[in-house]
Amino acid sequence: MNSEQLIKEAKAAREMAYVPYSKFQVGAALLTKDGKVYRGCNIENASYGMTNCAERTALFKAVSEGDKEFAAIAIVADTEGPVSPCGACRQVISELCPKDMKVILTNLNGDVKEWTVADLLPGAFSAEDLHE
Ligand SMILES: O=c1ccn([C@H]2C[C@H](O)[C@@H](CO)O2)c(=O)[nH]1
Ligand SMILES: [Zn+2]
Repeated sequence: MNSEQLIKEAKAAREMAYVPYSKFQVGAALLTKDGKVYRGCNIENASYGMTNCAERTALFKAVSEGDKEFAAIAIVADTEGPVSPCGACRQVISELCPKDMKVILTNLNGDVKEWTVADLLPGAFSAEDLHE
């Protein structure tokens, strides 16, 4: 699966967003090393802080199904430039994905920016910081 196809998956995921409060739909598509795709959308709540972002939805779906070897993630929203993942998602992506994994950020206008996990959150707090 190439970047274009993964972006298509993320756009399809975006259609499922549950966003009665922000009306801001976000979609993500996470590719596993063996070629499976997990889609994720943002899911909001009347208690706003309970909202789950699209990226984390996709990652938590995958991990909860036993998948943990990831090759790429695409994220899309209707933003001016490529969508910028929030800090919480950057931390979670950094925990669960390889540092050199491709992160494809895009929007509905077709602006695409390819990052790596390390680019997204330089100096991330990680398991190595937990010395007991
Ligand atoms: O990368 C992002 C940025 C924001 N959101 C969601 C959270 C909330 O539902 C809405 C507005 O912040 O967008 C995501 O899902 N992913
Ligand atoms: Zn987020």
